[in-house]
Amino acid sequence: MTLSAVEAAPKAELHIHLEGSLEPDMLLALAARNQVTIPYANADELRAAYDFADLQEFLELYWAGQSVLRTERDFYDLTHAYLARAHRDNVVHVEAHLLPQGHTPRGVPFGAVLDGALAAFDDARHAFGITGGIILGLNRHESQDEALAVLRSAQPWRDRILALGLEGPEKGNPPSKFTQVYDQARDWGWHLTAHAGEEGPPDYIVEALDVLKVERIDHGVRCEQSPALVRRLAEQGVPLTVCPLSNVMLKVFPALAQHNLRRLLQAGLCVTVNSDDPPYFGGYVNANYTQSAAALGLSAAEQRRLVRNGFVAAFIDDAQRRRCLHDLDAAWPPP
Ligand code: HPA
Ligand SMILES: [Zn+2]
Repeated sequence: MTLSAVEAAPKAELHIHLEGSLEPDMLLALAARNQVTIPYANADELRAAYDFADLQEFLELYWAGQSVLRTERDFYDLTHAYLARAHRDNVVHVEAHLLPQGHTPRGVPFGAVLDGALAAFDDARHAFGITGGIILGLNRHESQDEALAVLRSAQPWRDRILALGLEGPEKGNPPSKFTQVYDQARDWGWHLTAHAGEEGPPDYIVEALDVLKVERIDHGVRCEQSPALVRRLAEQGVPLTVCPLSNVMLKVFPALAQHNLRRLLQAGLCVTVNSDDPPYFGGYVNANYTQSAAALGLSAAEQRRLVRNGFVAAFIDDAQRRRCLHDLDAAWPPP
């Protein structure tokens, strides 16, 4: 099968939750390996449950699924499987969310989560040439004190973590709840991002920018409810890590054909395309590109712009950005 230009192009993935890359087959295998009981007999039963009314319904199933992850080896295997799969989509740079608060309350050591994932990143760099790292995620429905405790636990890995992120149920949990945590991470030299404007209002995007001082916004699609905010995001070049298939599965948009990806791109925003939680939402990064392109009638130039934006938005230094953009030019020359 010949690949389309967008499928063949080198790409960055900036919004993927490692726990959300857990495929049904691996979930069942880990349940057996760790003797964790789950209420599904086989992968088909699990897949049949992937039908969500909203973010909250998804999160409940997603959190239940994570209960099979227990050991450093599990986190290695999970991360390795995702990176190998991303490599098949010609992803060359990955910035992946990882959520210790999803695991440490079950007695999983903080180090097992981090060391397992980091070792898989080290191996993927050698095996596939994939660069990137970990975005330490925080659960936004938990308290700032709990988030500060996560940061204290992360101190020994401080130099190996790329960025701080914020995820979980958005409504009622505004970014400003985490001001101190973000101040601390900024002092450590971490990059900063936060989920905002997925289900929550445009004000949450403004807070993430003005109070947490994030460099980019995860999702952010609800910015469209505020024309002033759309203009600001365009003028300031704030990237959005958009996840089209996720947005349809979680009913942020009724269908891909109604997604605002193309309008935001035409408004001059630095929109990027990502997969969020691929087995739950029905596709890895290439599927997000090709299905969006088909549903929205994206031109080749628009698709290329989205790919290019991934490298513009990545938390990489200027030399690496130049190399990535050069490699993209070579693989897919500008029109
Ligand atoms: O799309 C999401 N939103 C919030 N939290 C999440 N955790 C995994 N995916 C998501
Ligand atoms: Zn997400």
